[in-house]
Parts: sequence; C-alpha cells; structure tokens
Amino acid sequence: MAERDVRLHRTVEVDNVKVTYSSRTTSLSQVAKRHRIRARIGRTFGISPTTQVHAVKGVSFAVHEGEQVGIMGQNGSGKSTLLRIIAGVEPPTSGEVRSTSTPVLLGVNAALINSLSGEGNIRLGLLSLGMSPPQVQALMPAVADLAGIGPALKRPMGTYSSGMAARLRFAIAAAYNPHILLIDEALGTGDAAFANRSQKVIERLRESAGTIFLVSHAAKTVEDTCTRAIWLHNGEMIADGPARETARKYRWWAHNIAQDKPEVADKLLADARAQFAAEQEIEA
Ligand SMILES: Nc1ncnc2c1ncn2[C@@H]1O[C@H](COP(=O)(O)OP(=O)(O)OP(=O)(O)O)[C@@H](O)[C@H]1O
Repeated sequence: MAERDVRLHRTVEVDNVKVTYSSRTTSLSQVAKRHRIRARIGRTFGISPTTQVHAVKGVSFAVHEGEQVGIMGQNGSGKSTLLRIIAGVEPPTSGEVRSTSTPVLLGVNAALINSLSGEGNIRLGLLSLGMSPPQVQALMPAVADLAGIGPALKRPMGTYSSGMAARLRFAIAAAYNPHILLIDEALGTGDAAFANRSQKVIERLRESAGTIFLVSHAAKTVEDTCTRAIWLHNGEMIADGPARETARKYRWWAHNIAQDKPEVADKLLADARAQFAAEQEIEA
C-alpha cells in the first residue's frame, strides 16, 4: 500500500540535467587539443588556460512523496552540484528540474544581505521563503534561538565569521518546514554544541518532510536512514535503487578502491553501470 502511494505522488523530476563549469587550469594537458597553441601563448604571458569540468552528465530520475534518497559517490562525483541544481540555487547548463514545491537546501537557500543585521536577514530570509509578516514575527524568537549567535544578531551580517553566517542560514531554512528537504552533510554548521542542536532540528524536519535528499560520504548513513540511493561517479549515474542494496554495492566498490584493487573496482563499476542501463531500458 505504502509502495503504491509513493508511486502516485511525484515530487521532483530531474530531466537530463547537465552541468559544465569552465575553470582555469595550470595543466595544458587538460585543455582541448585545438586550443593548446593559444593556451601555450597565454601561459607565456601569465594567463592560465581554461578547461571544462563536466560535473553532471545528463542525469534523469523522478522522486516520489515519502522517499528519502541518499546520494553517494566519491569526492568530486557531482553530488553537491546536483543538490544545488535541485534546490534551484544555480541553473543547470542544460536539462530541467520540476518540483511540486520549493526544495530547500538546508543552510544554503536564503539569499542574505551583508549590510543588514542578523535579525533583518532572518526577516528577509523568511519572507523570501514565502512566509507572511505575522508568521515571520511569530517565528523570529525560535529562529534567533536556534542560530544561537547572541548579541551579534543586532550587528550587520558582513561582520560575522563564516560559521556564524552558516548558523544563521541554517536556522532560517529550518524554520520553513520544507516539504522537499535537501541536506548536504558536507555543509558542516559549526561547533559541537550547535551540531548537536542542529541534529535534533534535522530529525524533526526529516519526520515532517515529504521528500528528502541526503548527500553523504558515508554509505552506512545512507543505508540506515534512506529508502533509496543514487550512486554518482564522475557526474554519471551508476546505480539507482533500494538504499541498502545500492549502498552495499557502492561500499564494496569503495572498499576495493581503498584496498588498491583497481581491477576489481573497475569490474564492479562496469557491472553496476550495465545493470542500471538494463533497468533503464526495461522502464523506457
Ligand atoms: N564552481 C565550480 N567551478 C568549477 N568546477 C567546479 C565548481 N563546482 C564544482 N566543480 C567541479 O565539479 C565536480 C563535482 O563537484 P561536486 O562538489 O559536485 O562533487 P561532490 O561529489 O559533491 O564532491 P565532495 O564529495 O568532494 O564534496 C568536481 O570536479 C569539482 O571540482
């Protein structure tokens, strides 16, 4: 029954999303062959050539109400980029994300202003998330309390340390109770006391959110807390399925990489990729 409900309500559709960044490089071998002469001349004059990074390479999937989706993959595999695209904080190079309500990336969405005080930014952040002025007024003390930055709340945000600013953003997003919640574990939010308090808030949000995405380096966390998992590798989807089965596949691959057994790891990656392609074909 729960399975059928999940299938009925699509909350997020990611449709052939590609993200390409241009970045400066000091290595000529990373520059496309046809541009190498120009790059060499530029380098002689102290100008670094540019290279293209394909962070996400045509990723598509749909997520439903009630699903908790873990996104796993090694460093640089595109997890955080994909999450930012789903949150709408940056546009994809091509492709599209459709969602039934605003997905909130915990601690990142609120566009804050440095010259405004912390308090002013809470007000602005909550209004920009669609709350009414009376709702903002009612929530203000709780958000201020969660941010836990004391008298600094009256000072311009531009004077905050990066940890204080992160706490403010986190507290604003947490007050919103988003229906589609995105959590990137890499975005640590400060000292141990705050981590403890924020963990409790995350638990509460997890209980009330309809759909959750969690980016984690720890496959065990994904296995324990998610219903579904996606394995990204170099911007490409390698597997998408039940959390336990998919996380185990990824862990076994990562274990072989750590054990310096690249041939075994390559075979596991190829097998997972082939199985995913076959599943996609059946679905199509
Ligand atoms: N703004 C940017 N400009 C250039 N390259 C970028 C930018 N942001 C990300 N990248 C590159 O895109 C690729 C994917 O990065 P991303 O941060 O999404 O990976 P990740 O899987 O979240 O990594 P990690 O586990 O280390 O956090 C990497 O090669 C990264 O260097």
